[in-house]
Amino acid sequence: MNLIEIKEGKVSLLVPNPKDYEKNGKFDPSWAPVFYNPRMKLNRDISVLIVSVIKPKSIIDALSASGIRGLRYYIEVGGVEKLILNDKNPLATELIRKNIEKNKVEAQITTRDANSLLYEVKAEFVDIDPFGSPSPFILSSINSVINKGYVAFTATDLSALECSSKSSARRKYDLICDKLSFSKEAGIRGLIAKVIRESAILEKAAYPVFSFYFDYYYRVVFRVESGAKKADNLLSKQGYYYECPKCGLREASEYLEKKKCPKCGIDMKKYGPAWLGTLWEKDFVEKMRDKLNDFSYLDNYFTINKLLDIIIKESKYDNPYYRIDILSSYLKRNIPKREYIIKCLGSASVTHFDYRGIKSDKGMDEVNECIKKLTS
Ligand SMILES: C[S@@+](CC[C@H](N)C(=O)[O-])C[C@H]1O[C@@H](n2cnc3c(N)ncnc32)[C@H](O)[C@@H]1O
Ligand SMILES: [Zn+2]
Repeated sequence: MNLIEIKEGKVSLLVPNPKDYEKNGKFDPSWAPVFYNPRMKLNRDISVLIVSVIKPKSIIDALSASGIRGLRYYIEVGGVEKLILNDKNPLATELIRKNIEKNKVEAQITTRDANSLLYEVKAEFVDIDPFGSPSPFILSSINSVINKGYVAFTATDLSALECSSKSSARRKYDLICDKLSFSKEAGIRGLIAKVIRESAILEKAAYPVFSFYFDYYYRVVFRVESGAKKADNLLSKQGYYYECPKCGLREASEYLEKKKCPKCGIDMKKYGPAWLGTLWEKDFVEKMRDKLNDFSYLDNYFTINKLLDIIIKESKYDNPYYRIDILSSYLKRNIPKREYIIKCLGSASVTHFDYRGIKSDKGMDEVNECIKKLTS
């Protein structure tokens, strides 16, 4: 394997030379013998920030590939006493060995199936960054995290989570669903609900502390606490969203029902089981905000700053976002600017999920009134 050296954050990393694996001038990171995707840099940058808030003494990077995540946590956050970098691909662990030597990092390297490893070792922070769905690794990672420790999942299978593919939504996440106008937020809530149910099996409660959508993936971080009662409490905050495909009216309910729109009388679309609670723990996000100053060297510093700004604003609202363009089209009106709608509603904000959306604690009728007022 021909290697090239790249720099990410404060780590110098050897990765396979993309030139060697190009097909017709194109390159996909999955074509190389060891995976490294520069498009995931923002995911890793934010994860470094998150780990700096958690300050874990032990970390398992269970699907490590080049070792980049674990290396960055060790070097850029510090205070890590036990670092396990694992990948079932022996070419990956051979490369990880080179990369830890290069960066003078002390780590245990294992070439194991992540699931069997995670039933044998424990850590304060467990990172699951798979190809596609994290579902096959949820139970084992929750098992592996110590009480009050944290686990983070990446999911790139948005077609399942957003319910573009109903059958994979059902298979991977137990979802009975249709694609809703706020599918980007529904998807992350479907993933969170799945993690909460899997944790409940182990009598653990997985509290979502930070979630975001970017580019083509979700990243969700949970604090995991032991206790059957706590797990029951979280389970009771799952439910189903309903949305009318004609007027946009939405409802949420604990149960799966065949609902008709009270205005139009037609079948409503549905999505669930989904987490209906908050996506962000206020305290956690504020700590991220404070810590960000330590990471002004990151290429994505300004993007993260902006993302956190928006998330702090939208975290006041648990209701899924409204698509202003879609509601305007139902009303046969022009699309008013988001800022004007937000001002008109009084309590509302932009959302990072969709530049066409707004979040608010107001009902659809009030949003519609504002659209009408602004386009009359
Ligand atoms: C998306 S890549 C990880 C990327 C890496 N975390 C990063 O940020 O660059 C997923 C990795 O998981 C490994 N993998 C897939 N299934 C696995 C399993 N069951 N046990 C251990 N490793 C596995 C693959 O070999 C691959 O290297
Ligand atoms: Zn309707």
